[in-house]
Amino acid sequence: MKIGIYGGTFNPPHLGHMAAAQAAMAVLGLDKLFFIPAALPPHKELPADGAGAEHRLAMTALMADGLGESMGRRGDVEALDIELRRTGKSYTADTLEELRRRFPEDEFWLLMGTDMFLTIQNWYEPEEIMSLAGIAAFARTESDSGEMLRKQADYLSKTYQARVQLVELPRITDLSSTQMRELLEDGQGGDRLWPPVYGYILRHGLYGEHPDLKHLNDAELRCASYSMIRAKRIPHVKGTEQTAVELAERWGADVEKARRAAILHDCTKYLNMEEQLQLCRQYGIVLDDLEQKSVKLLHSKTGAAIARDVYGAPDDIYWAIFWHTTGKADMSTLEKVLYLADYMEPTRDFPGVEELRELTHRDLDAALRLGLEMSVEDLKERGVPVHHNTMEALNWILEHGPRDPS
Ligand SMILES: Nc1ncnc2c1ncn2[C@@H]1O[C@H](COP(=O)(O)OP(=O)(O)OP(=O)(O)O)[C@@H](O)[C@H]1O
Ligand SMILES: O=C(O)c1ccc[n+]([C@@H]2O[C@H](COP(=O)([O-])O)[C@@H](O)[C@H]2O)c1
Repeated sequence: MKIGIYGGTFNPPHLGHMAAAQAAMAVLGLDKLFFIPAALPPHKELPADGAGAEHRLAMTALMADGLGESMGRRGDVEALDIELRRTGKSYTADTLEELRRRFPEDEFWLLMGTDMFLTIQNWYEPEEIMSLAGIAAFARTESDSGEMLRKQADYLSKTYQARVQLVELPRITDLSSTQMRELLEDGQGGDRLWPPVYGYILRHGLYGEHPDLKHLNDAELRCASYSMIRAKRIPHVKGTEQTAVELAERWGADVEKARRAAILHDCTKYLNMEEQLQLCRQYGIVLDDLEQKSVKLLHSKTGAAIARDVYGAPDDIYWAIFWHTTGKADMSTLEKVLYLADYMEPTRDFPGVEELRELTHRDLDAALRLGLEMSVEDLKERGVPVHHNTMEALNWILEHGPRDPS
């Protein structure tokens, strides 16, 4: 296996890191790529206005997840915490030795930009580094000449018998973490970060960003929400937003509320059972027997609580999110809109979804009835217990809604 190792302070990780990593992964034909945030960079002071190591690791993990997903390489790109678990300076030689023990048979490539490439001979134990890994270098700015890089490649090959590969980037992203911190301090630069990384910065008030989370604009709210979930779920959340807006326009619900409910509806989806139960205790959410055993039924309730408590969602958004998984008897239009948007947004693909989509434009209650019937049937087929709120939603619509969904 060919493994790329991309170390950095990642304070914060930005689109320059992401673009270079993507190109290197393709050019070198890497099977895996590890981003490794340094705990204590050996060669530079950590800035006083920077983020702590755990935050840098969390942001790097969001970037890694996003890069793997956007390249169609889910699981092949990871952030490793090995330097955070060591004390003292984060020497690359030590990291490579540890990785060699973990991956005795594999081929390592150390990825770096011009600044690091031109100084690697001054690092701790350069012979060891270059015996353990090939060096893949890329330009950081347009002024980094190919001639300069080639000269250094020759020098390293002659002096250390290094294997060096110069990676031509399709487009140079002239950006540094230092510039990013300055931009963020001025309330700018969010567009030069992978959106979940920017959302993480907003949520944690890093780099002088202290937004009022209860009054984020739609773009900021998206970033904050995406920073709480895995990248693979983002297309679903985007699809739900788009569909919820269309349905709200069609059926006269508040469009902006439908949008914000959709953006936040799955924000706690990736919390585990213990974390879900902790939030339920914190927010006084009472669970029935089925809910206490079924983690899938909890994210709608905890998501609603976070939407209200952290992001200032009003009651109608709270309830739309609260009921989006099970439904309930006598739902409001906004609740129906989110329930159906989540069920049949464009990335959903199951038998009957086209019929359901078509029906949502003709008759919202008929679509709700069909959606509930399909959902109950699917749960029964898979042997999953159906929550009583779903049965009550279906019975209510059978009693009060259209007789025939066709
Ligand atoms: N825009 C970029 N394009 C290509 N490579 C980059 C870019 N920015 C950083 N790198 C490379 O990424 C690695 C890690 O860099 P680091 O996390 O320190 O970010 P940085 O932007 O260089 O930060 P700083 O502003 O503190 O120097 C280094 O090898 C660096 O050369
Ligand atoms: O090991 C060394 O002596 C050494 C000296 C300078 C830089 N490095 C590594 O190079 C990577 C890029 O550094 P930085 O601080 O520019 O992000 C990071 O993983 C550092 O630990 C390593």
